Amino acid sequence: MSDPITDQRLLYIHDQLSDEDIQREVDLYGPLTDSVRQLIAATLQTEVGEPDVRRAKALVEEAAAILQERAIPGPYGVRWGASGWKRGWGNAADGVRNAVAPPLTIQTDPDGRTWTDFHLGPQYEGPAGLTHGGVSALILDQVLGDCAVAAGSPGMTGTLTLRYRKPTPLGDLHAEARFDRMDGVKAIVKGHIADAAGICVEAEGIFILPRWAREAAAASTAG
Ligand SMILES: CCCCC/C=C\C/C=C\C/C=C\C/C=C\CCCC(=O)SCCNC(=O)CCNC(=O)[C@H](O)C(C)(C)COP(=O)(O)OP(=O)(O)OC[C@H]1O[C@@H](n2cnc3c(N)ncnc32)[C@H](O)[C@@H]1OP(=O)(O)O
Repeated sequence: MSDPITDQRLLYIHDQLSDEDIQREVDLYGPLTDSVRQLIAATLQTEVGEPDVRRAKALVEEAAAILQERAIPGPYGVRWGASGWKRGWGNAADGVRNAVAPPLTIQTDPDGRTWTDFHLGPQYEGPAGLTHGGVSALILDQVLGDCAVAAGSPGMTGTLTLRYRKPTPLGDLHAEARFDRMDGVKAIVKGHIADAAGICVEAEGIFILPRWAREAAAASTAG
């Protein structure tokens, strides 16, 4: 019987790929992902006639069949190359190979502030013309989580608390996070999403390295 912790650990993969090979993959798959992203928006916005919709559907199915000819059977996982270049390319918020991701390009300043300027298209709509609240949660989970990583305290999200202060428009937005404090094994991070007029959503996250990873880290330092 499969064990969820073992299954999860097996998806953290050190494959020793060189930086050159990883860059080649970025250059190959990045544009494919962008094209699929365009397709998602076009599927939502198109007003062409029925024959064109049917023709587009057949072409999309043909493209899917080409890609499925050789494919991994499940999630992409998180992989590291020889230099330590990390690829969370299946990630729903910032995965290079995930067309569902807006995508986010998350940066960290030397003072630890983690931030991203990003654009949400029509496929992220919740209330009419506005960003879906769950999408805001996705983005804040990722930005706050990356901030915990940058602060040296990576972890799974234990609790994410949001306050939706004013409606979040679609379009150009900004998100940022700051490490607040440690409370035992819990890293507490705070952040927000803002539009040009100010803060729309405030967030506080508690990030906890799972017990199995804490034990593995303790065993490796005990050497
Ligand atoms: C090569 C190895 C790599 C290992 C990597 C492992 C993890 C990932 C690391 C980094 C992630 C990288 C980037 C992050 C970027 C993006 C963020 C997206 C992240 C997500 O999208 S992630 C999906 C949603 N997330 C989950 O799917 C979590 C499911 N859940 C669990 O995996 C466990 O539940 C866990 C780990 C949360 C706790 O498990 P545990 O066994 O370690 O906990 P334990 O009992 O030891 O408690 C220790 C202290 O935490 C307190 N505590 C426990 N649970 C709490 C909770 N929920 N909230 C607040 N406090 C909690 C206790 O009260 C105690 O507190 P105190 O010490 O004060 O008594």
